[in-house]
Order: sequence, then structure tokens, then C-alpha cells
Amino acid sequence: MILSNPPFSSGIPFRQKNIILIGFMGAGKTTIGQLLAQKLGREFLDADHEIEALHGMPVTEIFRTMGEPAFRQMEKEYLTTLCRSEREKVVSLGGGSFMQEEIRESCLSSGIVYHLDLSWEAWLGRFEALIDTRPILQSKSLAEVEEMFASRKLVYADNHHTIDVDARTPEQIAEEMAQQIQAGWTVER
Ligand SMILES: Nc1ncnc2c1ncn2[C@@H]1O[C@H](COP(=O)(O)OP(=O)(O)OP(=O)(O)O)[C@@H](O)[C@H]1O
Ligand SMILES: O=C(O)C1=C[C@@H](O)[C@@H](O)[C@H](O)C1
Ligand SMILES: [Mg+2]
Repeated sequence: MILSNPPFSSGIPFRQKNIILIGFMGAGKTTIGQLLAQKLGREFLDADHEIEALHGMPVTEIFRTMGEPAFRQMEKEYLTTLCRSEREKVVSLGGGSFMQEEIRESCLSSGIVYHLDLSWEAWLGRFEALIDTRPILQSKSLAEVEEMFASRKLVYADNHHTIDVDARTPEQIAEEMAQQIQAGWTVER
């Protein structure tokens, strides 16, 4: 696999690196991550789901009862620990995880980071499916969400590989990713 931005050499063998999916809410990190993990025969970890299990409540409840800063702290602890201790996983981040510098640095230095790149126009088509379960959307106007979408995209640009997810099914995208990654395993150490 020819990576657009080759990963910083961390001493972790290429084959053992976690595959880490980033991107905006609704880009398909959870859906595609699950499929990709099956194809690669790897365990799948979804940061939102793992945090929910650790703290015994849905993300919406964590936001409602403890506030966003508490959620961001949980996210940072969970993901920086994961990057230190887990290998050979497929990991889907929450949409806001990569905004924290410590998470970004941990992921970029220990894993292969894929940005699932969705256009604003395509995202608008997913809005209805997201609004009830993404508290971050509930307090914002559409113009504010569009601004956040644009500013986050600049941060997601710090990745090892970008994949356009606008016009294909999750199955097609996961298959393309799996083929790239498996090809990379045969040539990279
Ligand atoms: N390629 C795709 N084409 C059409 N719909 C998709 C695609 N990928 C995901 N979806 C749909 O978009 C919605 C959001 O997907 P998903 O939960 O995987 O996003 P996410 O990136 O994990 O979001 P979050 O950051 O909030 O966790 C789901 O209803 C899913 O079925
Ligand atoms: O984009 C975000 O800030 C979020 C995305 C979700 O995955 C959850 O992590 C949470 O709802 C916050
Ligand atoms: Mg998700």
C-alpha cells in the first residue's frame, strides 16, 4: 500500500499497528470499521461503545448528566491507553476524538489513521439518522454545524490515508480498504 503520508516510525511493526478510523459524525466510522474488522479477521473496538460500557451509560446520558468536558476526559483516557496497550485492532473513533491533541498524537504515532472523508452535501442526507443520538448536534444551528464540519476537516487532514466515502456503500468502502491494507502487509514491515 502506498500511503499518502507514511506513518511516523514508532517501532511497532507495520502488521501489528491498529487501523484507526477518523472523520465527522456520520461519516461511517462505526459501520465501516465493523465490516473492515471482519474482513481483516481483527477485533473491532468502537470508542463510543467502549466508553459507554466502561461508564455504564449511553454517550447522550454522559453528556446530559456530566457534561461534554467529562466525556472528553473519558475519551482521552480510553484512547491514549488503547494506543499504548492494544495491537492489531480496528478502532473507530468518535467524531470529536481527534480534536484532542493527545489523542491525535497517540493515534498517529502508534497506528495507521484513515480519514473517512464525507462531503457536506452527502452529510446533509444523513442528518436525520444522527440527530437523536449525537448530543453535539442538538444545541447547534445548521450553520454552526457546517462551520464545525469545515473546521474539523482541517484537523482530520492530519492522517495517513484519506478515503472518499460519499458515493459508495459501507461494504464497498470496507472492501477497498481491506484490499489496500492486506496489500500493504505483504510489502511493509
Ligand atoms: N457509505 C455509506 N452510505 C450510506 N450510509 C452510510 C454510509 N456509511 C454510514 N452510513 C449511515 O450513516 C449513519 C451513521 O453511520 P455511523 O454510525 O457508522 O457513523 P460514525 O462515523 O460512526 O458517526 P459518529 O462519529 O457519530 O460515531 C448510519 O445510519 C449508517 O448506516
Ligand atoms: O463529533 C462529536 O463530537 C461526537 C461524536 C460521537 O461519535 C460521540 O463521540 C459524541 O456524540 C461526540
Ligand atoms: Mg461511530
